[in-house]
Amino acid sequence: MTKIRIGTRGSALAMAQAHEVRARLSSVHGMDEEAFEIKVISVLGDRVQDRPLSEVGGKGLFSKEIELALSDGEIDLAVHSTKDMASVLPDGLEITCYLPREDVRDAFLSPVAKRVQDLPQGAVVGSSSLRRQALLKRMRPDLEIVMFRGNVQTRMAKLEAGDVAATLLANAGLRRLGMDHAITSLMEVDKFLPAPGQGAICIESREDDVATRELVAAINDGDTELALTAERAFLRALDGSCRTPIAGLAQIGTDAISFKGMILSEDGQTAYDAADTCSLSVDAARAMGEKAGTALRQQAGDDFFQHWT
Ligand SMILES: NCc1[nH]cc(CCC(=O)O)c1CC(=O)O
Repeated sequence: MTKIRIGTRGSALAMAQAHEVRARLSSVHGMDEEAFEIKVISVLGDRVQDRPLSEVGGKGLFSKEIELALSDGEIDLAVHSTKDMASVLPDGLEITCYLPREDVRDAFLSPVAKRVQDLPQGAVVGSSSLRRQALLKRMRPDLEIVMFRGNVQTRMAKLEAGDVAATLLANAGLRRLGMDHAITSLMEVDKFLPAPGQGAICIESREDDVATRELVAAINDGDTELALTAERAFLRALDGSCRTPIAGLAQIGTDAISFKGMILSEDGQTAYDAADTCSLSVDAARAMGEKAGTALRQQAGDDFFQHWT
């Protein structure tokens, strides 16, 4: 029997995510895990370690090579952190499944302070995320932010060596790696809005591959799909500005989706935000996200975006 080929990056987090997808698929369909083959694909975002990704530029630094393999039929499905995906997918590919979302919050890790507020004046914080950098500066303009890349293990070693006083990482990734014991505290979303897509694993497949679409639809989580539809529509409406810090989160209630989106200047001193609610439908979620993104684009004006490119 030919195996179903799952494409993924080779990082520890990506591998954990691919294994989770395989476990869920084999369990829901009563298939042997042997029916799936996990293929590791090298991506540019993993090869470049010495620069912030916003400087490497381009879209899909963590997904391009995987998407090429998918389009070429070398793999049948791709597993991604939705946060790392471009807002517009290559022709012929689509997100066909979202796994139930993990916790969306950012985690604060520091050997010297319990929370961001408790860091000493002028403390050095490591982060290469424009969003985290801007939100930190907004809370604490005195902090010095330095570039901080590499896998979670490398970052923890730098933290222990005292290179920086603190760093921030997605709680979801740390939990998936079984490293949440290293977390000092969690950043509440009202003060520190997560990145669109944070905490959600998705599966991408070919539009015309009906068999794979049906296979993965069985493990789709409807609430995560609603939230991510809103967040990705928001991102798409703001597109063309990968050097603008963007945050956005949709939350599913009993009879409505609530959304909050934000764009910031790199120093965090200027920010525009939008909030809205809509009914529990994919179309309403998409329309709401798009409207919020367009509104922020108008509020901020073109100069705000051009300034950073
Ligand atoms: N850009 C790296 C990346 N992409 C997804 C996650 C975490 C897992 C997730 O959000 O699903 C991370 C690491 C981090 O931000 O700490």
